[in-house]
Amino acid sequence: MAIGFIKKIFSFGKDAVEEKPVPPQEVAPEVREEAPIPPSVPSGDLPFKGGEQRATEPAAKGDLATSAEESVRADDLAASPEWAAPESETSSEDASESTAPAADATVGVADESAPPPISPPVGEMPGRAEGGEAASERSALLGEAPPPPSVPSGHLPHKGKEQEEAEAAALDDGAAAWEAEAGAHERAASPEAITQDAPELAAPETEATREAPDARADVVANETVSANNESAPLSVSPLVGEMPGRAEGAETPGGLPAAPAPSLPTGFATADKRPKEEAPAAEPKLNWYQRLRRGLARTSSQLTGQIASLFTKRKLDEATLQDLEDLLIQADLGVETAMRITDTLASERYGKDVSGEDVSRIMAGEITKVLAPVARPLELDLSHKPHVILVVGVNGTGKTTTIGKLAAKLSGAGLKVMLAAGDTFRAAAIEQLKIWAERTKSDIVSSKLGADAAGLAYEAFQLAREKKSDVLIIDTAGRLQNKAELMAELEKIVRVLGKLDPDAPHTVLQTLDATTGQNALQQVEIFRNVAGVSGLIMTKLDGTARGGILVAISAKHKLPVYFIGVGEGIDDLEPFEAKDFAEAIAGVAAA
Ligand SMILES: Nc1nc2c(ncn2[C@@H]2O[C@H](COP(=O)(O)OP(=O)(O)OP(=O)(O)O)[C@@H](O)[C@H]2O)c(=O)[nH]1
Repeated sequence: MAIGFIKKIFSFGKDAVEEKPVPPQEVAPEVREEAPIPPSVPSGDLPFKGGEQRATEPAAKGDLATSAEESVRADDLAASPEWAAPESETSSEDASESTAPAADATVGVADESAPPPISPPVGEMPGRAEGGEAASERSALLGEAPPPPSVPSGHLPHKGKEQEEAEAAALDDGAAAWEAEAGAHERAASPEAITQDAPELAAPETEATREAPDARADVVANETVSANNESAPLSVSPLVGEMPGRAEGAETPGGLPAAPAPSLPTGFATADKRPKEEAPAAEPKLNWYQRLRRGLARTSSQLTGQIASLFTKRKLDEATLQDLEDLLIQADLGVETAMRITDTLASERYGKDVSGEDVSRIMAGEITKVLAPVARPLELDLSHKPHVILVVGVNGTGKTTTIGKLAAKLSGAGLKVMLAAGDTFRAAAIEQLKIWAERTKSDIVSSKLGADAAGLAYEAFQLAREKKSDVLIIDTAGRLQNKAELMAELEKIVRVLGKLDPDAPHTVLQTLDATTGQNALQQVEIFRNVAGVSGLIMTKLDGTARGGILVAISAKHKLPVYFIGVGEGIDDLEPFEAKDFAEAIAGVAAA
């Protein structure tokens, strides 16, 4: 039997060589196409997984997208304005007259309605030539290279023994290729990757599109915004056991029959001494306060460490007070607060022994005094229908994410919320806001990339009135590096809103990234002058935050600080509490 089996192996290999002139590396892609694909990408809290990301997914997946469904999806994407070539002046004008429901929403709608593509079992694939056409059509649309001509179409339906042999041999290659794909897929999850991987998808801004006068906004009711983008599986491959000629466990990855496990005689026992890989323990989810403390730990541990070494066996004198003041200024707390702390310390302990804990306690107290007056709730005047909130800030400081979190709180409390995608510079920002609108059951007003943001804000205000929304939150683009343009745009937005209601916008919120330090002080100066900022939200306090700057900003500008961002999730926005924040910075244990 053993000889017969060896013969069989030899003759298999021989047949394969004789009957199959295609070299193994040309067969490998076929196997990769059939390799199991995970049913969905973990969504986590990643806010963007819009149509554009999925436009890059097929590109990253390369030859995986051969089914008719994917071809349809490619058509849909190509038809969507975000993916279209930059607008010409004429097309921009046409768009400005359009009052039809948002054309850009078709991305989501098409995605939503498309049934999850299911790959037919291998061997039943109807005419791979069709799939090949679909793939090449899609390739043409997305500018991809066509599949290598060496992969014969129609090869799969007649899957003979030699192909199974080749598949088995290429299984390892397939697995490696899958890992590479998974990497590409992960990269495609970030909007940055979208533009890096497929720059043609990020329609560049043109003069014509920027200047589009009074671009008519498209209202998209929340139910039409792309849904379930994250959950739609890309395709489902048949289970191993269902693959023709592939009984589970029948073969080793090398293509040889699996050897039966030997049974040991009595008196023996099997011992596997190989180290077992232990799954890493899942990190426990911290609550917001723990995340705040962890975020501020760098500031506080650095500060408390330096203070402790400053006050070792030293009576409080002028020189020590000066050194302490320098340390506090270096921690971004600002000259004013640093002096408050040193003055209080001097009045309590001058000429006496001072411990690091004494200093931390006094520091926490003085910081609380600075922050308490600015820790205020965001007041909504609901006699305005809607109360208009304009959100401003440098790009990347968390405007869009914060809008989503605010919308979640408000709509969760039963208020009717409308969002306006006024960051018309970035396709990803529009998509991101649409997803937040869907998640928070808010209405959304969006326009095309490059449309006039002030026109959109005006339009949104009118529509929010018509729809009797309680709150309208308007997102804006932030570009500090281009101040003149930024000022002009923000001023124009404020001006046009004022035409509909002299008190509007009723709140101008600025987001500040807690990891930026001193630069945030400057940002408040600029946006306050340009847009009349009336309150602040500090984001990313769960990161390696430099929270001291909020103390300096509060001391200088005395603007209300409504909330703090402590994560990327929908619930990671907390009302600002002066004492919590002060104790976290000073490294004082919570009472
Ligand atoms: N860790 C953490 N990340 C946050 C927080 N708020 C926002 N982010 C992340 O910061 C990044 C930028 O946030 P966005 O909301 O896109 O910022 P933006 O100001 O709208 O950016 P532009 O649209 O470029 O102007 C995203 O990856 C967010 O998930 C926060 O409180 N904590």
